[in-house]
Amino acid sequence: MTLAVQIQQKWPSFALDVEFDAPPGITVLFGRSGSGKTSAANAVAGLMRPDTGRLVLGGRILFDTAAGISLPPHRRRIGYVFQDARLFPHLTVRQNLTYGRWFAGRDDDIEMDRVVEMLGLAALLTRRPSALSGGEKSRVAIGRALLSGPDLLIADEPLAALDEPRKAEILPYFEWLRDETGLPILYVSHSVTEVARLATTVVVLEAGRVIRQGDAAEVLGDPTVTPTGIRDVGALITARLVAHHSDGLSELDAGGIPLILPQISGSLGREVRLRLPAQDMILSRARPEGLSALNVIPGTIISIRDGEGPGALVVLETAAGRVLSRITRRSVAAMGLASGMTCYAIVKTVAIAAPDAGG
Ligand SMILES: Nc1ncnc2c1ncn2[C@@H]1O[C@H](COP(=O)(O)OP(=O)(O)OP(=O)(O)O)[C@@H](O)[C@H]1O
Repeated sequence: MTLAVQIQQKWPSFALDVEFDAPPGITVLFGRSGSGKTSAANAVAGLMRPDTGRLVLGGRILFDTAAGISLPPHRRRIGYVFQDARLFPHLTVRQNLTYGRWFAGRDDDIEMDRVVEMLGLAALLTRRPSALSGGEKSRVAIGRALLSGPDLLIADEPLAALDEPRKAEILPYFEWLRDETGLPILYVSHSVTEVARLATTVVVLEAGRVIRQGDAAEVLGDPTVTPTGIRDVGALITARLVAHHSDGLSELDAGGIPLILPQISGSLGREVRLRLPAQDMILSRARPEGLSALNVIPGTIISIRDGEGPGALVVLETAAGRVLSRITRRSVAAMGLASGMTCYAIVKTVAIAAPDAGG
């Protein structure tokens, strides 16, 4: 099932004009605050009615101004997970969960037991929302949305109200939704960590327009796309977990290149997505020796892009995938870097933070 979106909306101070597809998996609407992400998500959900446009979900027309069609929100079969969970305070967790099912008038697609088990809600069913942590509320909100038997899930900054440990607790549930449910999920975020962990597809919004859309690794590896600023630039690579070492480190294989990380969970053989922040990648023209950093990735320079300030972004093609390094223009000149040159990208083990390593 795929969602096809085409929306135009003009307000006095802002115009939204977007066109994108959200296939199964997580499509992250990514952009800085005020770029139009929530407006686009609300238009899909039917919470905002755009001036013109067309929304088609798996062949079903939800909205089409030319044809005069606009389904009300409850007939669109969309589950919505809000930033602040929005559970009913007077209902127990079980009642909150079954409400989603009851409201949609269906109890077939995904059974209660499976959702309760996958989201770890069994011990919480009799509690009211006031007795839940932020992370637990989020899990209930995800469960309620799922149990409405939706054809699409929308999650609008679902982690924004949570602290870092709670975010880390919820991220794997979205990975599960992405990998196991087959639903298209429209996920609004301005966090590059969430994009790297979760996105199958990224739709980058800037000032109400889509400036880039595509596969997550492709978009994050494009040095011309920096919607949330240069500090967030970093490539996304995929590696396989090959060993857990006794000194607290894990070893991965990225296209034949060994990478050492602080211990990550999971069984050997599993695939791990890694974000390599450009600002943490050091470059060397010769293979370094006698260095404390454990990860050395050989590659070929394919482009060097000068920034507005003193920095430059160097893009390397490597066996592990595309890698970006942000260094000074002074270093580019001093090292005589140029396209086509062989180079070694070096990253400290501890620079790859746990939230950046996902399954
Ligand atoms: N009903 C409305 N009337 C007028 N302007 C609106 C309306 N709704 C949204 N806007 C404007 O549209 C722009 C985009 O807002 P939107 O909330 O979609 O952005 P966003 O990318 O989701 O931002 P954030 O991450 O801060 O939520 C903003 O400038 C906002 O003021």
